[in-house]
Amino acid sequence: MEPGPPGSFGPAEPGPCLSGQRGADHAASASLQSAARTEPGGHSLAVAAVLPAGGCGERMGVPTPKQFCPILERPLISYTLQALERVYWIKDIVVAVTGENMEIMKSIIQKYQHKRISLVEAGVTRHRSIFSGLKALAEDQLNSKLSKPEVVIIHDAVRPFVEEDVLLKVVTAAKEHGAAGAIRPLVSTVISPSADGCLDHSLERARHRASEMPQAFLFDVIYEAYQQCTDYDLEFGTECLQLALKYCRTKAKLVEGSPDLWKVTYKRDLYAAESIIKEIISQEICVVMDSKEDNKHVGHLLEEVLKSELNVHFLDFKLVPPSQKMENLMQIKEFSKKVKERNILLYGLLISYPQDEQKLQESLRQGAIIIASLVKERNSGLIGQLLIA
Ligand SMILES: Nc1ccn([C@@H]2O[C@H](COP(=O)(O)OP(=O)(O)OP(=O)(O)O)[C@@H](O)[C@H]2O)c(=O)n1
Ligand SMILES: O=P(O)(O)OC[C@@H](O)[C@@H](O)[C@@H](O)CO
Repeated sequence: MEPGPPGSFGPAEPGPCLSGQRGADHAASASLQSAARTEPGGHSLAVAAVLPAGGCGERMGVPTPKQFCPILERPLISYTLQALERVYWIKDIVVAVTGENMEIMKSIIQKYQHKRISLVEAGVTRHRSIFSGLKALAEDQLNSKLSKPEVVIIHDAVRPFVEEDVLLKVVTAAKEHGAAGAIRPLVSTVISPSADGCLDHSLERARHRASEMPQAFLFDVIYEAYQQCTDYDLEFGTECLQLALKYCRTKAKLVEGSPDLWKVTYKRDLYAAESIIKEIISQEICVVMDSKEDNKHVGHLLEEVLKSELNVHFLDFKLVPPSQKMENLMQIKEFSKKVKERNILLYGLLISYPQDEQKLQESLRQGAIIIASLVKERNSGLIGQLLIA
């Protein structure tokens, strides 16, 4: 079984490939795209993205900075890059990483064939890392190889579940208002403590929102704001929208974001991200059946039973000529080691299909249960093994 058969989205890169736009209406997206990117006179809007990825992930509580922590054996940041690369109208993606992680980042770009990526040195705070990314895009910098965009997206590298529709909304809004940011309803009430550690007052939750990412700005607005802001802002600030307001009197347009925009901060977030990614990739599987041509209906019966197990959006059957000898099956073992390098997990499954219809249904149901658990768990310990339903 292979994740990501035809129908997945984005460049053919190794490893779990998250399918394309989830939930966004393609027609709406197309009309948004044309509105967001064409100007009077028809030239398209130049859009770039800055991804701060220079943190150490202290709250994650592991030695590896969280942006490089593996999810299904693929670094978290690679999923975020994949999500942004899927958006063809973002022409440059500038990633800010620390000098010590530069080589790791380059190897990730190479292994997962990421495109349109430029790397800059991160700063000691998130704002300084973002500023470093903006400088790389500003044309007033000596070593700038990138052209200045009209609109720049700022998005945390540890927010992998970002879809084109919200990117389009913040870019469209930033074009009109100068700045825009995704927001979400508060889950907990915000309170203000007094100096003696007691409650001073609480904010009315319904009237407040959590500021999330992505955010977008007219490049000149946010670049000017960063150039003017104080060291205190750069050291302790956490909100880019506030910089645009404070230094450029630009009131950001707030855009309701989807629940998936959350930031991976604590270890629990990594487990949650892994479950979401497993759910995404388990909606698209490919079953290669070693079945004689005249037993095609067995494949369709298995497809029906599988759909009840996996809530499958897409199922692609490959019927291959029957394998002659047991050693052909042994080839699965060798082949599975090869494809594992591309983070594709291959398992063998023998399903007997007796003439008796009831027994046939039973073995197909057993087969579907095994396939469903292999896809959901992606247990790499079973690759190349032959399971029997
Ligand atoms: N000096 C820094 C600090 C943070 N970030 C980035 O800003 C994003 C959001 O910041 P946060 O979640 O706070 O990341 P960390 O600072 O790594 O986390 P922690 O505060 O737990 O150390 C992350 O992609 C992080 O890599 C950055 O580019 N440069
Ligand atoms: O403060 P942290 O570095 O954990 O994360 C940054 C977040 O504050 C930021 O991404 C959003 O709140 C939007 O500004």
